[in-house]
Amino acid sequence: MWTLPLAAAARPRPDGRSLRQARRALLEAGAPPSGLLDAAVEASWQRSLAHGLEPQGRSAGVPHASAAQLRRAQEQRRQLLAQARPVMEFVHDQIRDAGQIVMLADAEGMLLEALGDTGFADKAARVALRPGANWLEQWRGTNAIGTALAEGRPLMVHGGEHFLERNGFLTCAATPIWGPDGRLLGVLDISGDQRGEHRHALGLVRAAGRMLEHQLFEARHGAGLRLRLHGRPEGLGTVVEGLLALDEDGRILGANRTALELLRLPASAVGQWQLDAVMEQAVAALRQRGGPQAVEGTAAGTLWARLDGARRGPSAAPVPAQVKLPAPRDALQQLDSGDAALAQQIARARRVLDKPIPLLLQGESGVGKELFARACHDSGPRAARPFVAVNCAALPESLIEAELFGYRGGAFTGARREGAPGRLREAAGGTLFLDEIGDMPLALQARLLRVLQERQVQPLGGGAPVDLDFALIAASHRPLRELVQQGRFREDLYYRLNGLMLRLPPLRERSDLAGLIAQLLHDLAPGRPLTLAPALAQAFAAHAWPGNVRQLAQVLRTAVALLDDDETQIVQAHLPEDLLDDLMLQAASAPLETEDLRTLASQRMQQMLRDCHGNVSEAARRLGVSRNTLYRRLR
Ligand SMILES: Nc1ncnc2c1ncn2[C@@H]1O[C@H](COP(=O)(O)OP(=O)(O)OP(=O)(O)O)[C@@H](O)[C@H]1O
Repeated sequence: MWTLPLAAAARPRPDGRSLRQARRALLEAGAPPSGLLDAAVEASWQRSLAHGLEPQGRSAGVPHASAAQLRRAQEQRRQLLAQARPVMEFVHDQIRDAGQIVMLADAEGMLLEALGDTGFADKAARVALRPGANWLEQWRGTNAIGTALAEGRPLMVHGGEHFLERNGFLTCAATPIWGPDGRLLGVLDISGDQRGEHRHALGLVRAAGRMLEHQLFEARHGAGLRLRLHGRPEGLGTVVEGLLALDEDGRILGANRTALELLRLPASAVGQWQLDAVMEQAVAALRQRGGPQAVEGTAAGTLWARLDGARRGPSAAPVPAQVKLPAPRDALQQLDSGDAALAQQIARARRVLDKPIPLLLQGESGVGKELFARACHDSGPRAARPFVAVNCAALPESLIEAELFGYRGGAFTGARREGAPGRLREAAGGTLFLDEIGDMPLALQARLLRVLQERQVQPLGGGAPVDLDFALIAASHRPLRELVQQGRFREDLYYRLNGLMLRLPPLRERSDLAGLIAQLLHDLAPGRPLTLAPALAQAFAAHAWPGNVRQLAQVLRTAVALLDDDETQIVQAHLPEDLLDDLMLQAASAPLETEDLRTLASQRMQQMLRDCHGNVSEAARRLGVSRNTLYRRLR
């Protein structure tokens, strides 16, 4: 029978002298004496060395997010942060007296949030243990956050086990956090002064990690069918249970880490496999028997299981226009809400994800090019490595070169003393996303082309060339071919970037508006069955959406924020004035075929007339329609 794997037994820690000896042996003979170090620490020391780090060196050129970049990263991971905060507060309560801090980093090693003892936090900040800093091993050597990411398991790094000596005052325990789709989302960490008493930090962080994974799973799949699994019936319903989200046909829509381990499932099984591939019982049989029951034939032998969640009736989850949400699969699949053109582009992208073929994304502003690029990364073989986005239009021309290619300390006035590695190197092993590539100055295009062809970069100010390894995705809302014809974009670079061109359709051409709205509302308020009033759904469908999905998402975000807790329908009062005016104009000029649109337009006109104290000319002017139209509609 399966039992919960226990935390690794506390191993005796090597004392300072043995660690110094081990370090010397590593530097001189290439390996520390065997058996002295924990295997994970030893492997990490080797990696740190391979990254070119020196134990006494400083962590030079480490990326540190600006306040704006940090805000953006936090915004992109707001679901994770929202679920993580209560868990971090809980952990903080346990460690409050021990002078430690609890932190959350993303899967790319960037610290997103920290809570804890201000005395220690100040000290930690001196080694950049604070939000915005990056703690991947390649920059900081062996450390709990970077090493837990590299090893994919919970671990502790104590004092002199840190590869960089300057971090030797720390003791840190960290655990990776896995999402409901089996994807690595980040790391939870407890750090403190190594002289303190932290015997339980590893156990605490592991338990907190499970709690967080459990909450993320419930937030994503709480409204659907869930199969709970454990080796003992009493384990069902606790944070240590395995969880599978299923559809009525038994397809596995989600799985927490415990379930993946228990059933020996690869993360790629999520969204693809059927339940009968991992156990003998089918959904119908589990439902029929109800309650906790023994299930046979799993990789862990006999397990206890309980099926929760009602069969979905037609009224269980009202979504606009009664659209059925697509079953969540991987990130690319989640972008498919039913439009045939978009689905085709997703299918084409998927074919080249594991090949060295650069993608070029074209499409109007706000259609979701960056989101698409990120989904390609998340659904591809480089998902666990960094996704580095560079907006070529947002960087001042004088800085793009340094930002992309990096520089040595003192390479130019205003350069950081320790230099910077450059965004291309930060993308090592992952994906480089060059947004608004059409706005890149011509001179720089030549340099970029050379770098892409040689797969090597030489930082500004000299230094040895560094090999590059990343998947490349570029995007622009400008038609690059036309720019080439106009001589504003290099033809050779165009062909270098254009391994496969994908055009993402503007919202007005998409046939899946209702599905997309359902998806957005679901993401904004998981588990809350929100709908659009029918008149609005119709007006939205007729609208041109100049700002594309960005505009639609923003409108819905504001509307959801304005809803009272007991409201589930978005109505006019939740929409911004300027959008209402646009919808009204469109309704006024369209042949009013339906009652709903007519009602919407007349309500808006009457409101404006009241705002203008009955002055028809003023109301017509502000609405942008003629007096005659206004009179006619009001009649
Ligand atoms: N399918 C989608 N589901 C949820 N949100 C989406 C979707 N597509 C786009 N968005 C949202 O719309 C906004 C714009 O997306 P994104 O930045 O990817 O567009 P873009 O085409 O790269 O825009 P630009 O050309 O201006 O850089 C983002 O806030 C994104 O989260």
